Amino acid sequence: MRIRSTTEEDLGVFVDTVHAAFGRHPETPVDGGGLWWSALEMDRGVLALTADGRPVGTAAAYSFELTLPGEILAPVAGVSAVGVLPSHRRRGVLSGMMRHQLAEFRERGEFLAVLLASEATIYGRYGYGPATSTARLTVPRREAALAAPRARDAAGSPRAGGEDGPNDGPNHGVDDGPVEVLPREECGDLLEEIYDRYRRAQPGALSRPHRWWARRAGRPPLSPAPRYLALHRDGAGVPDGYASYSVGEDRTLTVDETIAGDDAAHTALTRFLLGHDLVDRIVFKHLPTDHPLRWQLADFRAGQVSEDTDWLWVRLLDVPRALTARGWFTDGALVLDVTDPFLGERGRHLLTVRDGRADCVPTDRAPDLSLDVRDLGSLYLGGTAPGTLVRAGHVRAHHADAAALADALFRPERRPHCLHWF
Ligand SMILES: CC(=O)SCCNC(=O)CCNC(=O)[C@H](O)C(C)(C)COP(=O)(O)OP(=O)(O)OC[C@H]1O[C@@H](n2cnc3c(N)ncnc32)[C@H](O)[C@@H]1OP(=O)(O)O
Repeated sequence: MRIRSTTEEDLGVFVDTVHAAFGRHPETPVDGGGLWWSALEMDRGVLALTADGRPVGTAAAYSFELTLPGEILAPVAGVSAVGVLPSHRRRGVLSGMMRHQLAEFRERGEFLAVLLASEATIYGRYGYGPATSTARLTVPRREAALAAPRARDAAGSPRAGGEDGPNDGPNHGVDDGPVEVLPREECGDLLEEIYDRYRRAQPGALSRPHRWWARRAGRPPLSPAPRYLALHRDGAGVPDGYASYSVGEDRTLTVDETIAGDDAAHTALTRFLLGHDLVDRIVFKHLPTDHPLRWQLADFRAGQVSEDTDWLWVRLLDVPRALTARGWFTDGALVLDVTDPFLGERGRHLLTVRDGRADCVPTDRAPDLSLDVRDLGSLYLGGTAPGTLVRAGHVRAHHADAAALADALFRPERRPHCLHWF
């Protein structure tokens, strides 16, 4: 078995091989729009070949930016299109490609890799841990009323549209700013601009490089699949949020994603979607599990959460660099003993946080926590508390206060969330 990096000339072979590994025939190209593979960066791919040169395995990587806690942007390798032909499985082809890829990421100076896993049992052994989660919320149209906001202004009066205001359904008199409906084709660069502003402020979000938008690669609203866009404007008329949606034959309105600069724009778009006529239910894909929408519904039980699942998996390639790159919100110090079984590495690090930034140096002090690099990947963005993995038996706490100390230190200002598909 030979594993090598790819070039532009390998595009056809790469795409054919990954389709065969997934058992899917390639889709028909769409006029005026690309397919997922049109965003591939062929100087970052990997091919596994048999001794006689037949391709049997693929792995791709995209160059993204990941927003870390503290709104810090870090370059990351986004691993995708991983596949091994059904005829060549369980012979170590994937392990060989993963080793090749991780070495190449380090050569490029990358200290983080991320992926979306087709199965949750594959990537832990390579040092990746589930770091963000996402869920689907279904709201029956007839139970879609939003509660009047209960927050009061400084004088103690209900805010505009508040509890003394009318509450006669989803549009209970609140002026949230105008929402306009546009076919996807008429949105120009607006979606790209709105998404880019949003992802810079959202921990766990990934950049969508311009080539994805230009080639219409990925899933809606990037792909050429027919969609309507609800576009929200702020008080000055500047577009500050969108929702991409479609209505199916079964009278289900499915929202691919709602992207908004602030909660007011998000609420206005939600109100618009919940008020759509001639639908029986509204399905929000990709909501963060702690999203306020359930609290906004007049009937708390009207929103049914399903498909609550892992989304972004994170792999640290340089522990001190990764820990010093993110922002921190509580001062403190912690000694972490980190093992990386796949790469055969181990390091003991003294992490010291002062005024939002961390210092991370080698130490021989007694550890507070001992953990596998995959578990550090799960903690890194703040989506999982260290104490949870201590209780699960995966992270070892060396003294009674260690878990609480680590929970306080790793606690994020805002929970991470990612909805980019790649
Ligand atoms: C980021 C993405 O692209 S996700 C998409 C992943 N691809 C797919 O799901 C497509 C269909 N599946 C495949 O192509 C292959 O089965 C792959 C890529 C998942 C695995 O490739 P293989 O070459 O068979 O893996 P390899 O032989 O290197 O396995 C290494 C280890 O992982 C285990 N493993 C591999 N796949 C799986 C799996 N799906 N579930 C559980 N364990 C697995 C093997 O048993 C082996 O364990 P061991 O070291 O204890 O013996």
